[in-house]
Amino acid sequence: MTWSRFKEYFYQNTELGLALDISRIPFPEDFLATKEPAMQAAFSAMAALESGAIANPDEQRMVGHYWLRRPELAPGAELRDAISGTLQRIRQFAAEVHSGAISAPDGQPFSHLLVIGIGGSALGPQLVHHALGQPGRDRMSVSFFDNTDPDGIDYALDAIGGKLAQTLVVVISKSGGTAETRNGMLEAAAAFRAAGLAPARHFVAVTGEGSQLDKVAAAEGWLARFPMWDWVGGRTSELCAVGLLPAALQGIDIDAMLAGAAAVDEVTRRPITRENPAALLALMWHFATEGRGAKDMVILPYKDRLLLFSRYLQQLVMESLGKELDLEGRVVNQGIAVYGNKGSTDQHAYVQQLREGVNNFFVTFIEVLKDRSSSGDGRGGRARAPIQVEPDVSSGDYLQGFYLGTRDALSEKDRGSISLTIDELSPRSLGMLIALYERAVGLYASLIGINAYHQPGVEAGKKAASGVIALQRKLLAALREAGAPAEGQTAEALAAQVAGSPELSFKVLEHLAANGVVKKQARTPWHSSLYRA
Ligand SMILES: O=P(O)(O)OC[C@H]1O[C@H](O)[C@H](O)[C@@H](O)[C@@H]1O
Repeated sequence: MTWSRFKEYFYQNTELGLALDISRIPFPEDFLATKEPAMQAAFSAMAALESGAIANPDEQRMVGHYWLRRPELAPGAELRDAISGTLQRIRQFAAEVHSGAISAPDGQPFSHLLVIGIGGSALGPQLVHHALGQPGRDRMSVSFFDNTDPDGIDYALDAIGGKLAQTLVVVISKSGGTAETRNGMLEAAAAFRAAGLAPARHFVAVTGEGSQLDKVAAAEGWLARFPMWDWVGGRTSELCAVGLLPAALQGIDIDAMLAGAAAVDEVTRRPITRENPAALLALMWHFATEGRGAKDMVILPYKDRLLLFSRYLQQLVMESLGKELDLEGRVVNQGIAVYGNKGSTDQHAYVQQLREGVNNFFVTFIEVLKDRSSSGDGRGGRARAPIQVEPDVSSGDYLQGFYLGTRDALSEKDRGSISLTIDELSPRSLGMLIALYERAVGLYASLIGINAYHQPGVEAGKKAASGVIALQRKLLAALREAGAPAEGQTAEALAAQVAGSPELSFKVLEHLAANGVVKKQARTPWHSSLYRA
């Protein structure tokens, strides 16, 4: 890549502390001009969305995550008050927990936070916790249940150990009906009861008004309930109560996060493509993937604390863009696959394939200029003096060296990359990154003509799962029937009895047997094995 191309396409905004280099995506000189009409249409669609149009036509919903950081832009006083009022309640609640005004039933301050949620109700809080936390210095330590895996739940509970009595639990679910989160809540409540503690005096809900979770929380008299609005999608919910409440409790400066997002919104709202980093990102995705997901997006932050960013973006990008139909109802099977971890760690793992293997990706490097946190960055960190690992060279210099080296090594083999640079990792810059990608995804969705704000495909797996649970109940009933043969029955015979799928019945019975719920007499061949109650 040439210096002149770099100079032509490098975007730097010193006020924001953000830079974007698109020069290593090999688009032709006329690409931006060719795409300008489509980009202008995308800006208009985004402006309509921001002013309250029904931007999610399938669900007849407004899409309002941009209002969360500038409530005055929300359509109507009611929404504006709801946003500002909730933000105020979050600050107040966190302050009262920190001061001890809201305390554990034993009078001790709450010192630990357990967050229960999944998908958009967990990934943002997990990202922020890891990116901005200061172990040992945070106002509260934090752990998560983000699945219905009993072993995972036990792992987290064991880590909490004796701190359970001082643990505050935040249960997050927009719909309030997500099975994994409901199960996590029940498992946590059981653990509290087993320790002689009343769950309601530890639990807080973040959920849609009137949801199942909301009703439980109200009926049981939980400590507090915070709203999650239908115009905020799960994957864009980090900057409402979903993300802000856990962050504030942890002691993170949520106002700086909001200010960072608002600052990027302001810059990326402007319909001048060359000066708009979200538009440039969206256009690069379009070129690199031919507007149809032909290549994968590999996210490589050279910063340990941004490890979870690729997982966060995986949901944001793939759930938003992975769609069967376009806005006209044509089958398009759109999407961009996202994966990544962190550099330079990945150089010792899969970068081998990136340089020499199948060329089916483009990389986004994320560079953080400042090596170590310091007291001025809003994280309250303690800066350690850099040491020299070689004369005039620090560990951080090596980190940058590896980033620049890998980037060159990829360019030499015609593997394209984008570089995103932030000055430092702070609440403000993390808010900026979140806002930048939210808008890039929205603009890209317009370029390819899809609805980025629904997720119809997710329901299929949920429905099928409840079918499996129903089948399990029928199988157990059949096994427990008075006339059931004492020696047991094969999976196939049981399936026929309950009119279920033999394959699913076999899988369910194997799981029940492994957990001691049913007894299994193994036989050869495997499908003649017998199961009994
Ligand atoms: O917040 P919840 O309603 O519990 O939803 C949690 C997650 O599950 C769903 O399946 C959606 O696909 C996600 O977008 C959502 O973030």
